[in-house]
Amino acid sequence: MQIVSREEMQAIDRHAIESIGLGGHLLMENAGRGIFEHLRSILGQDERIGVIIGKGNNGGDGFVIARYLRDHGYSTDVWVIGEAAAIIGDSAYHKAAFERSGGSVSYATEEAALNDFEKAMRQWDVMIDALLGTGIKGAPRPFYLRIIQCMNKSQVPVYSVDMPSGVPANGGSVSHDCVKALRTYTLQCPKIAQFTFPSASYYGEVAVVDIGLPQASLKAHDGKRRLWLKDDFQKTYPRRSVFSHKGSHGKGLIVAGSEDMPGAAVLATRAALRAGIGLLSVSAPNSAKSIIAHHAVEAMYDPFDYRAQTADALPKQLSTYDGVAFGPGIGRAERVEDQLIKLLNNTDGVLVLDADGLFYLNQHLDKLSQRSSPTILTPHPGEMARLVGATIKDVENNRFEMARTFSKTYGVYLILKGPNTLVTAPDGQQWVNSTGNPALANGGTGDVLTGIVLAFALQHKRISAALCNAVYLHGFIADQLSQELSVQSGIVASDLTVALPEALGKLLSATT
Ligand SMILES: NC(=O)C1=CN([C@@H]2O[C@H](COP(=O)(O)OP(=O)(O)OC[C@H]3O[C@@H](n4cnc5c(N)ncnc54)[C@H](O)[C@@H]3O)[C@@H](O)[C@H]2O)[C@@H](O)CC1
Ligand SMILES: Nc1ncnc2c1ncn2[C@@H]1O[C@H](COP(=O)(O)OP(=O)(O)O)[C@@H](O)[C@H]1O
Ligand SMILES: [K+]
Repeated sequence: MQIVSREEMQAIDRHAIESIGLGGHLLMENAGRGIFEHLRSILGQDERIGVIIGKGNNGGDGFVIARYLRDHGYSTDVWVIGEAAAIIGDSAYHKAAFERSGGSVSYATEEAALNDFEKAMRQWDVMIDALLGTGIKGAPRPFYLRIIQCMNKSQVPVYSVDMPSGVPANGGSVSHDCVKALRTYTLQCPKIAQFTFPSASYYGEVAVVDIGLPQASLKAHDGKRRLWLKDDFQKTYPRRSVFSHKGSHGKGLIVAGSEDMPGAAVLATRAALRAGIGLLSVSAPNSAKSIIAHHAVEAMYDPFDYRAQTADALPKQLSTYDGVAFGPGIGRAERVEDQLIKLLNNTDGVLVLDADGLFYLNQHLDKLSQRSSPTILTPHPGEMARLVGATIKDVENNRFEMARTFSKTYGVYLILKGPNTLVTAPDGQQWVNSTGNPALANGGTGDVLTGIVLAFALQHKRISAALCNAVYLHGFIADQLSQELSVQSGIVASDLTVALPEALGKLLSATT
């Protein structure tokens, strides 16, 4: 499913209208009708519904919804925020249809009308927010802002049309009030704002409503961002041949753990094994080795002298591995920088850099572009901020652009973690993950992801599919566990490794 910017959405609409020849009012009818079909399955017949309409096309969708609600016997109270004369074009077409069907409209044009508006609001059980959609420019104007504040204060559940009003479609920083929706009905394509912070926090639950925009229009303005879904996982997850052997599923090395953090190595190791890697070796200091060996008896050990202060502190035969993951729990001793340089210069296979393995990377970014085999970075927003010399807030506000620029500049695969983890390929193509929940917000879950990433990268045909599937499965395990246990806390990273095979089985057998 395509994720769009404001400009792309507008261009897609224009293409459908001008190049394909679909009327704008037809698309508006589809939008309103589609949202009504969702609403009728959740609204009680005795509920009083307020429909708040702005002067653009988002408001036009509101008129269509109001017409269907009235026709189906719902008590509906329609308020336009602005003058009647401001309703033009397709919206005026549907306003007329609503009125000719027997509906009536109230107008709130200025501060003086606020009292009447608020009085009306007190009668409502539910609100439909059709005030502003993708067309918003800057912060809502003062009177719209007052309306938004009234809506939020009222505590009445709000269902937003396309976007919670006030939220800019491209996300970014939001310093004004926006409608806090209980649910948002996104029209056809999710907008970037649904996946950046703080804009995402206004959406509530999200349902996507198909309004019949043609594939040709969507393709003509493809920003190369997609939501990765269960169906994508099922289509791309590699099935094993009956003739396969351990050598067919990748030979990997995990360089992880330290005296103080042996657990990180255990988690990454167990995750890689559970994620199906064919052969796995671990390099860790002797002090951590016995702990790792105790928890992951299947792994082998590739020893090296961890006390060495130079790049020699790595196994000699790096080229014998198809892939190396470097970083979980290794600490930040000077030696780690030497190891990083050696890995960047000398590994021929896949290289996964995570956690402390990313710490010195901002000094060696030039070496990334020189690598001929895939490099995969898995930063959380704090690590990303360090890599690009920005603040965490900048990263949160601008995830898509920042990740794309970085991946293209340095030729790397980037997994920018967090809710809705974002995977970016070196050509700039992006995928947003659709699984996971705050049960993952504990130390160690990132180490598990690193293990899965390494294992999947060595087993999938395409690296991008491997990474999307790794983050999808990682989030899916957490979703399964929190559903089974009805909690989002107390699930720890090692639980994920135990639950991995069952979750994978469910994922592959479930119909989409
Ligand atoms: N053909 C189309 O373009 C379709 C558009 N649709 C709907 O139309 C929406 C986009 O419509 P529009 O482009 O008309 O935009 P909106 O309806 O989102 O808002 C634009 C209107 O709000 C005003 N406005 C802009 N910034 C403002 C601000 N900061 N404060 C107060 N008012 C402001 C503008 O003057 C304009 O009148 C979508 O979100 C979707 O709901 C759907 O009906 C499907 C078809
Ligand atoms: N609120 C959340 N919702 C969904 N996933 C989350 C959330 N918080 C964290 N995660 C996921 O949990 C993992 C945490 O990784 P990381 O921050 O590297 O932790 P650690 O280094 O302690 O293992 C990432 O995969 C991230 O996407
Ligand atoms: K809206």
